Amino acid sequence: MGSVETSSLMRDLLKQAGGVAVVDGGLATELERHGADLNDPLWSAKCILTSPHLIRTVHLDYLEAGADIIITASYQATIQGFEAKGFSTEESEDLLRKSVEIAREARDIYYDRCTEGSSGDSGNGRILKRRKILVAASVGSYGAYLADGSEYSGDYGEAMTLGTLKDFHRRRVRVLAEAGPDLLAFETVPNKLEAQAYAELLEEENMELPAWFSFNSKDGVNVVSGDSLLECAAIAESSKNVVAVGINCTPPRFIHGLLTSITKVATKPIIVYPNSGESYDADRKMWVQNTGVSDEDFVSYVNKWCEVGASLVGGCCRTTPQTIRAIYRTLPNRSTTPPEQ
Ligand code: MET
Ligand SMILES: [Zn+2]
Repeated sequence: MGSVETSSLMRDLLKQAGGVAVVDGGLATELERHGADLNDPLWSAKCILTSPHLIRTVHLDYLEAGADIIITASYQATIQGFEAKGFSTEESEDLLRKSVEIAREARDIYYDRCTEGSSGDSGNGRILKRRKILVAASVGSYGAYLADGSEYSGDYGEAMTLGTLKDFHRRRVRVLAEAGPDLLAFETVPNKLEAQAYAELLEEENMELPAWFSFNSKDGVNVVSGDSLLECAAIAESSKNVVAVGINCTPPRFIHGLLTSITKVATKPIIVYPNSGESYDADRKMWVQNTGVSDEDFVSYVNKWCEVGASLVGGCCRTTPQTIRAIYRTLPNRSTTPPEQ
């Protein structure tokens, strides 16, 4: 697949969606809402071991809420993390692959439901509409693997190098890519060094799979480490694999400003999937309220974000299928489009 075909993946998706595609919502926090205990260094990836059926259910819930893209449970799944739990390298790689298989299975089941059930928006609010659905294999940062909240500080210490980050991610990215997702989702990227590592890795490995780079911010100006968002977005912009660049797991109140800033350097589609506006307290291992906005407030911003350039919109931590359904409904081209069968 060359770069031409790579970019057509996104172009076709956006065209089908009427200009704006819907990304799913929080996976980990939704698994917790269903009773999973994620207090573990593997976080949501623990469910790949303990409750794959639950991951599949959550993927299906998001598809039925209108998501065009589902993100796998591999955010905090790493070979190193599984090995630390006593798994062999081979078993660890199988677990990575499994995260992609679960999402692909969910998509197949969803398509079956579209065929069996009534089409379009069925009585109980489920959206059963056959459409192109993409499986994005999540790659969380090195900080996510550390499981100490450093994906929200972006501080890996002075000693961290580009080479170490590339080596950390190399095999993991390759295994995920070969498991058959439609694209790779480099999410919650906390600093410039890691963005650079991902870009070089994709290049060095001659990776043919498309990818998105999504950064997080806690001040509405820079990425969480304090590195320049413009410099980070420029790295994404110049990588030939990258088909979308944007922001995730960031409070909704910062999104408008951040998007405006990204449009200065990005010509590629812009993706945004904020969290609910609460913030994560790494010491207490819990989400705490600050100026959280309700689902309703969050969704009322969506069309404004699209006006300033977002073309893929969803939710991150603490958002639910309800949030995603509301996003789908608020997009003018979605709620009114007759079901395609
Ligand atoms: N895709 C991941 C999830 O929803 C992103 C987490 S951001 C800390 O679980
Ligand atoms: Zn998040």
